[in-house]
Amino acid sequence: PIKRFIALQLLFILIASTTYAQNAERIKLKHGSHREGKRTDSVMQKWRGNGLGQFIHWGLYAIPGGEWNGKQYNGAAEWIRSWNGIPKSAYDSLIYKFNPINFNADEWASIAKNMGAKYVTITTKHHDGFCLWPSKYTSYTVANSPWKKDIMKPLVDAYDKAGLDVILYFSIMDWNHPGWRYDIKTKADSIAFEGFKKFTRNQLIELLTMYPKAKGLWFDGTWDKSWVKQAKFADELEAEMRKLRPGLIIGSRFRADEYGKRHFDSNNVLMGDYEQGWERKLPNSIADVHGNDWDCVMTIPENQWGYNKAWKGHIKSSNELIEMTAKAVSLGGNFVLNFGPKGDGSIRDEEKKLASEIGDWMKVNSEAIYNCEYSGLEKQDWGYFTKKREKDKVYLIIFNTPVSGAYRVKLPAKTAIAKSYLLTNPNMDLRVEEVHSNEYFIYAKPTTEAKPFVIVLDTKKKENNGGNNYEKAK
Ligand SMILES: C[C@@H]1O/C(=N\OC(=O)Nc2ccccc2)[C@@H](O)[C@H](O)[C@@H]1O
Repeated sequence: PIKRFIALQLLFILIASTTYAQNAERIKLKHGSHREGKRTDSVMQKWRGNGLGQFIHWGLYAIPGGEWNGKQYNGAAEWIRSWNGIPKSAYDSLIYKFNPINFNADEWASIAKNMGAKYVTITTKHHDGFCLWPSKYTSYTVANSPWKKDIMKPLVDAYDKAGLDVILYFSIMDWNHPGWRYDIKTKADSIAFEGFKKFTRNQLIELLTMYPKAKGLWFDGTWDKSWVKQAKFADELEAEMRKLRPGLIIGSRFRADEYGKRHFDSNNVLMGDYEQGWERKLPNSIADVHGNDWDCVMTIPENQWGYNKAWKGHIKSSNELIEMTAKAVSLGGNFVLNFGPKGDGSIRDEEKKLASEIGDWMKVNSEAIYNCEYSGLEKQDWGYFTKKREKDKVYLIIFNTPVSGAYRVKLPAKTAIAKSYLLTNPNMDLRVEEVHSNEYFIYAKPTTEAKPFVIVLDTKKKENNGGNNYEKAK
C-alpha cells in the first residue's frame, strides 16, 4: 500500500506539473476562444458528417457579371464595385435593376441535392452591403428593388424542404453603410463605427430571428483593423447569437481576440467551431488541420465567386472537384463548392453540368463521403482513405490506378482485414495479399474508365493467430 500511495502521489505531481506548465505558457485572455477541441453536440456532428456542401454567391454584382461598359474587370466579379473603373454610385444604382425573373429557389435546391450536397451556404449580404432579405436597418435591400420580395425566405425554405441544412453567409465589411471604416483613426471614425456596430448586431439578430431554420453563420469581411479591434464587442455578440440560437455554428473567421489574433487566439486555440481558413485551397496533411473541424470553400474558375460572364482561365473538371471532395473528407473536413447564379436568377449551364456529373459519382460512391472522417492510415499514391465514423469500415477512393493493379494499404498492428470488395460489387471479395506485416496489396480492376472508384475494407481487431482470412505472401 505504501508503494501505491507514493506512486499515486508521483502521478498527481506529474499531472499537476504538466497542466501548470501548459497553462503557464498560456496568456490570460478575456476574448479568446471559449472552447477547445471539437464540439460533440448533434448539430455539429451532423455538420461534420456532411462532407459536401454548396456555396451560393448572389447579389447585385451578378448583374454586371465582371464587365462594365464592355470592359472586363480582372478581379473577382463580386468585387467589381471596388474597381476604379466604376463610380461607386453607378454600382449602387444596380439595386434598381435587380429583378431576377428566372429566380427559382426550388431549382437551386434540387441542383444542390442532386449534386449530393448536404448543406448550403448562401450570401445574405456581401461586401457591397446589398441585402437579399428585407432588412429593417437599411434601405439597400431587395425590398427597394423592382423585385421587392424577400429572396432569403424562399431559399431557406426550398433547401430545407430538399433536406439540406442552411448556413447564412454574412459580410461584416459593408461598403454601402456610411459608418463602415477600414480602420478607426479619429474620434469621428470611432463615433461612426459605433453606429456601424449597432447596425451589424441588429442585422444579425434580425437574420437569426427571420430565418430560425439556419444552422449557422459563415462570416466574411472581418480582416480590416476596424473590426479586428472589436474583440469585446464581437465576443459579446457571438455569445448573444449563440444564446438566441442554441447549437448555432460559427467559424473561426468571425472575431479576433484582444490581441488582434484571428482564426487562432493568442494561445493558438481555434476561435469558433471550425477553421474557415481554407479558401480555394486544401490542407495537405492531417497536421495542417490541428485536430479541428474545418471547411474548404472552392470556386469552379480560379477566383470567381459571383457570376462572371467570362468563363475564363482554368475551369475545374468534375474529376478534379470529386478529388478535392475526397481529399477534404479524408482529412476530416467539408468541401463547399461555389455557384454564382446570373443576375436573372438562373444558374449557368456549365455549373449545372458539373453539379450533375458530381452527383452521378456521389449517387454511387457517397457512402465513402457522408459521415466519414480521417482514417489515421498512411496516405498512399492511389488516392485517399476515408473511414466511416464509429464503424470498422475503411474506404479507398481511387484516383490513380497503379499499373500493378495492386493497391497498397498499411494498417495498425491490431487491425486485420475481414473483407475487401468494390463498393459497386460487395458480393465479390477482392484478393488481398500481405506483403509485409500489416502491409497489404489489394488487387482490383478499375470499375469505370476515367472516373474515381471505391474499394471497401471491412476491418476487425486482430486475433492472436493473425486473424486475417486471406493468403499470406508466398
Ligand atoms: C468566399 C470569399 O471570401 C472572401 N474573402 O476571403 C478571404 O479573404 N479569405 C482569406 C484571406 C486571407 C487568408 C485566407 C483566406 C471574399 O472577399 C470573396 O468575395 C468570397 O466571398
